[in-house]
Amino acid sequence: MPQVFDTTHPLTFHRRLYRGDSRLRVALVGQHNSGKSTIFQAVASTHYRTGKLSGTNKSYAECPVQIGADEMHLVELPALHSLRGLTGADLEAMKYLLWGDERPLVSRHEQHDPPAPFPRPDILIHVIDASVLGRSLELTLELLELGLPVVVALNMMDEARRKGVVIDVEALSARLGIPVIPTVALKGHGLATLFDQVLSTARQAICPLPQPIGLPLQPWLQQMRHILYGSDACAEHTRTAFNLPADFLLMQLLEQDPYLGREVASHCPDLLPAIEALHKTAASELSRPLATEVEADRHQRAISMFESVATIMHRPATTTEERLDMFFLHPRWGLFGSLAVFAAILFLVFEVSATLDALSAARLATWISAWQPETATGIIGRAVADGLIGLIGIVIPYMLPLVLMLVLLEETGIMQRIAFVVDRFFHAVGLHGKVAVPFLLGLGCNVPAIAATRSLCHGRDRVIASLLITFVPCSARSAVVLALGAKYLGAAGVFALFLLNLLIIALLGRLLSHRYPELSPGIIQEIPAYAWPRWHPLLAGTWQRTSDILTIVTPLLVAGSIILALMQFAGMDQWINTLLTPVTGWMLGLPVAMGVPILFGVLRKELSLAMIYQALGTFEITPLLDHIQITTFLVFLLFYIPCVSTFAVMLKVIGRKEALFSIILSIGVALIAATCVRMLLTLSSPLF
Ligand SMILES: Nc1nc2c(ncn2[C@@H]2O[C@H](COP(=O)(O)OP(=O)(O)OP(=O)(O)O)[C@@H](O)[C@H]2O)c(=O)[nH]1
Ligand SMILES: [Mg+2]
Repeated sequence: MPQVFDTTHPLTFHRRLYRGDSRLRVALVGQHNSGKSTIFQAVASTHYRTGKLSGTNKSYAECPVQIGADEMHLVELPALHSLRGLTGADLEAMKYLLWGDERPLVSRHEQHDPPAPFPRPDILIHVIDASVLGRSLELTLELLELGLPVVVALNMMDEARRKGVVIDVEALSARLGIPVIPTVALKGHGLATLFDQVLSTARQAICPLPQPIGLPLQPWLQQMRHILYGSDACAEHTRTAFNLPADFLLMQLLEQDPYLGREVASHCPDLLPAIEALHKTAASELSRPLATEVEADRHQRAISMFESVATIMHRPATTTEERLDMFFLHPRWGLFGSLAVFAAILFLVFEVSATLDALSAARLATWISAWQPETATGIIGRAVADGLIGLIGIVIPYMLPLVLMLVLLEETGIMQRIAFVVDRFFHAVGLHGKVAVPFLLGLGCNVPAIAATRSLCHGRDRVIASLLITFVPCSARSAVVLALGAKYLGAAGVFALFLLNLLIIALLGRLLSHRYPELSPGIIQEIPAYAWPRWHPLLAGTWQRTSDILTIVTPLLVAGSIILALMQFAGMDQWINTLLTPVTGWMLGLPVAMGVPILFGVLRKELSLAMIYQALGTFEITPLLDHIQITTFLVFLLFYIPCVSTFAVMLKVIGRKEALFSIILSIGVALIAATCVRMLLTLSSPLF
């Protein structure tokens, strides 16, 4: 019996979702060189916005970030060392933390706009350099006065470990009364946990209490509280004028913060004499001015907290994980790890896949070539067989080994590390580092490469990645370029063709970023621990992804094969060639007979080569085509329409509209590139 859903009751989520206008606003704060930018860059999208804090030359960066079903608006503020005695840009950063884009009464007289054009954060991430923890905790104590939830990112744990500083993270969290998450931002460690913690802290809506000031100073704090909030009228006025958490304002006035002191003088002049009298009495009773005493007290509290949670030990032995990370995640040497994996993929594509192809699809193709049917049924049978052999040619040599490689890299945790390391380079072409490995897989076959983007990114990023992957020369295209290019154009010619391909991909990346200008949310890249691959998940993952794609590719490949065979059977070659003359003859300057091979390339690009020989009736094409024509043809072949199988997988991964756009884009790029190359070569040929 079919299941009946009750549509009268909407589904309810048991937890609050942060999305759209109610996305969580998070600010990264911390001292200079603590790792704020590294964390921001690691989770930011390919395009993030920057701006200057109003009236200053210090920049902030902002970006939406996607975390599962939730979204956050992440802001990275310029470095802040303390919240006391600030001026200029530092003061503006503090005003943003206090009021966001609003102006309380005391700040309305200011000339320029509010510091940043978006509201106050809902929660703060205090980024701390764990290797100098004692120094950083003072700022944490100040941030706790802001009346906002705070999560500490205890960053640079690797540095701390290197220096032999061992931190009891749980004890620190208990002492501060807020969550503390250890991270190594440079390697992406702990970032996923950090942002999960930010979400759950925000959901719990628990704001930490400020840590109590030292006992000897408490009477002075009480007196200041009495002055500002002693009577109801006075308290109301202070609250509306300053719109600040009481503890923050009291501590600022105890430390004689010049900005808030000035505002008190102009907005609450009647309070001024009492405040000044308090400082005068304190100065006579304490050994140092009250402001100095309060500052020393905070310093003392931070140091004693540090001493209670940290111990200095001898540097522990390097673990295997650390050694591997030196290879895969080191800021400088990490690239070698990625390059080694890229080399392994190239080997797989050009050695293993080529051998498997020769043993499977190529043998079947030779075997079936003896079958030359004359009847329509026979032709259809042969076309179905051709389509299926084409399918075997994709699955056995390319899909299975490449997808297996991809799943293997994911299972071992290497893929995530490569994505992290190459992320910045890929941002240059408007892509996430996550698609680096699929891009390389594209050298084998575009089908598994595009399919792989499905699990790695979504929305705009997936569309751009898929569109660009169709321009990565798959092994079928490379085979034609290598066969014809190497024979007639030489190594330099082949190299130039591949270089042109690379340039066009980079250029298209930039152009496509403009076509999809929406700010895609950043993604938090989880860096899992290294793991040995296990057979069952490895094989099951490979099969699941391969079979999933086969269901879409098979019908299109077979149908395409039948249609093209019937067209040939009906003697439409002549028509097709005539129809394509504007492209083949006029634009590309090729013999009209090449129309059919070009069209058949849609099925499988490597078929083009055999068909050219067939169409021109010779294996020696130089008498019929000159070097300019060969180059023009190869450029066109490199870029024009992705094959039917690629189109099929695009339909599934990015939808009909974008898949059709991909066809228009590739034909456009192929025509423009081939025509330009032809014109350039024709113009320069008299020079040679
Ligand atoms: N060893 C190590 N280095 C890190 C880590 N995180 C960041 N770094 C490095 O520390 C340096 C400073 O990092 P940034 O992210 O620029 O620090 P910041 O807080 O943005 O600094 P300012 O912009 O000056 O405030 C950079 O060289 C980073 O590569 C980490 O977890 N471990
Ligand atoms: Mg920075």
